[in-house]
Amino acid sequence: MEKLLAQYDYVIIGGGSAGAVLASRLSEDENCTVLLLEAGVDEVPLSDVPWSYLTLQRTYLDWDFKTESSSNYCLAMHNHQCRWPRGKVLGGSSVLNAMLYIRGNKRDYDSWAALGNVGWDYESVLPYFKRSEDARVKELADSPYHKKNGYLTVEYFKYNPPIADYIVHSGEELGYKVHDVNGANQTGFTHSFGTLRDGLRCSTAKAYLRPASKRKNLYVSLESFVEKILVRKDDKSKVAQGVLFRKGKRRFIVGAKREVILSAGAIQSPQLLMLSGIGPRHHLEKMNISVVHHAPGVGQNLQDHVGMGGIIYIIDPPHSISERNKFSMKLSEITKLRNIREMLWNSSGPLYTTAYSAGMAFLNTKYFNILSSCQSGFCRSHSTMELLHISNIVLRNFDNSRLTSIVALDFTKTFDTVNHDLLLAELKYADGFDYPDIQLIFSAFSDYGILAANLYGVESNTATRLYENITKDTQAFGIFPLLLRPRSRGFIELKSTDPDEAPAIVPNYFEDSQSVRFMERMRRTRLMRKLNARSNPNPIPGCLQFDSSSDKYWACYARHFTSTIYHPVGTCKMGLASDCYAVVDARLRVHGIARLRVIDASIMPYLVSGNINVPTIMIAEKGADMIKEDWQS
Ligand SMILES: Cc1cc2nc3c(=O)[nH]c(=O)nc-3n(C[C@H](O)[C@H](O)[C@H](O)COP(=O)(O)OP(=O)(O)OC[C@H]3O[C@@H](n4cnc5c(N)ncnc54)[C@H](O)[C@@H]3O)c2cc1C
Repeated sequence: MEKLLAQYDYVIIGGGSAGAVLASRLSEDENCTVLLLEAGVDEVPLSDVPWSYLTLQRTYLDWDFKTESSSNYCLAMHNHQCRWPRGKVLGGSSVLNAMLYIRGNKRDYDSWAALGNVGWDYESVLPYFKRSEDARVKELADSPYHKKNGYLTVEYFKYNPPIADYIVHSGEELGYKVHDVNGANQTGFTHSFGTLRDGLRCSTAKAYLRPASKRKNLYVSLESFVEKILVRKDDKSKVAQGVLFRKGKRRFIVGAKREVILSAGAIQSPQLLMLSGIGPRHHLEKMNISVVHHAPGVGQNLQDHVGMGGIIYIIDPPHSISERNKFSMKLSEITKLRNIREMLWNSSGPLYTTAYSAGMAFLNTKYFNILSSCQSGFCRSHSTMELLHISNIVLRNFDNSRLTSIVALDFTKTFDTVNHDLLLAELKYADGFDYPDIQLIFSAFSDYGILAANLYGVESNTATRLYENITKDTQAFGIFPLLLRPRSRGFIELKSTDPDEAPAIVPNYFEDSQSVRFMERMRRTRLMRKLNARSNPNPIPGCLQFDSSSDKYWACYARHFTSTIYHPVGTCKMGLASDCYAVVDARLRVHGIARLRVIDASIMPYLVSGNINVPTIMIAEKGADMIKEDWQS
């Protein structure tokens, strides 16, 4: 951007997954001006390469946040803190992410609507998923759930070693469908597809901003860090006027004729609101920030997909495979010169894959026991109240037997408080089995301790002992189980009034062992037996007192090697004004402040059952439409 104007129609804060979509869609109207302020720099060519996923974190493209130290989770990590990377770059976290294309479950959106958020049920949001998409996967060509010619290209990962097929087909052997998990039903296995174009990353900067870059009414200012949203307050109203931002060593004020749109993500959107005096009164007063607007929900309701990291299964590749050393990948081999040449000369090879693209599964474990004991049709005839009663039985069982399980903790924590609607929605659909509670993400290589230490921040002693005798030549695959709808709630709070200082991130994680037991079932399939799949024999230090096949061991493991694929949401929750924790209304306008919207992952009232980049893009597509409608009328 060459010259800064005094004001623009729209000022968008943050050019990430949501902000890039908004800037592109709003500037389609050439009669209005749009300023996009992004704290980071432009994308770099390396971030296009899928395998670079493992190298982008902890660079200048990453905000590199950490959770607050805890005595309940992240216990194997340095200082008991888990790392939370976030993109500090045009395209935001869509430049750092693992590119997996998942929309979540239909019921997720229906449960948003059930809170009073008109227009957010599945039928209403599906057109926005489709609008964004350019599906280049052959099997999706005739699907009513997909579309071609949108901005965001969707493809299979161009490279996957043979183990990926074994993983997906062993799921089939267990009776699961291998199908489009973004289509009619979610439960089942799938080969992974991603936000990819010609095999390379398709971030929202690439998808939405590059095609709009010639527009004269779109202004993008990089390395522009917003420090405050300016709100005019008098006896009658509070109206957002513009923002204060820093570029280099200079500070600028810029006005918004129509609206300020906050899209700084689930950590920094609430941080910036609080720095601007919009947040819980007691917290702002404690921080000596003058209260512009008391909004108790800002920073609250933090949810994330928590999981267990570092789980690997060692295998013996079949003798029939000619290139046995390529059956599953060896981490140390992937960046070898021959693979770089393969990419540059032939546009193929292992650099076209990521750590997490060897297949995926969505499974319902939570209701499995009660429902599998139901005789045919019996459960289906239950009324909602009866199902609620069943859930109480589940609750009591979990309470008594496995208090360390996240399912139990989650249920007990919120059952009596806020989450009845979601629970009812879940129970209503539980007997259909298509409301999975666990996602398994598979990787086609062995971590022999390198990733644990370097990526997740596991203490090097622990990493060494956990992967003892597992070398870079060990053939293995990894499984990453995630809890899809955790009921634990955390929060974001300011630690300082200095905008450069990261806020406190307290996710309140717990964990579940169901999915690991599922993995044991999978290990016994014919296909996996062929590979002699066996779990890592080394127990994790810190849990040696437990038998490594017991629930107690896995609960302990989860508290130690707590892991996430970085899906924080909910910190500027969407809801009715009567819900004092709702920050924005169903048109994403901040309650109590005119001309200010929040549009990013933070508005999700409940976490969706799957990866959240594409749901965030959907939110921005819908948000852009609502803004256009509101200013037309
Ligand atoms: C490592 C990683 C892997 C992931 N893998 C997947 C995956 O495979 N599939 C999937 O669906 N999801 C994945 N996700 C999640 C998904 O990418 C994010 O949830 C999504 O990108 C969030 O979008 P957002 O617009 O809310 O925030 P972001 O995309 O993070 O955008 C926020 C933007 O605001 C900017 N910003 C922040 N503060 C300011 C300020 N004060 N002034 C100016 N600019 C500011 C930031 O620099 C950033 O560009 C992953 C996330 C990470 C971090």
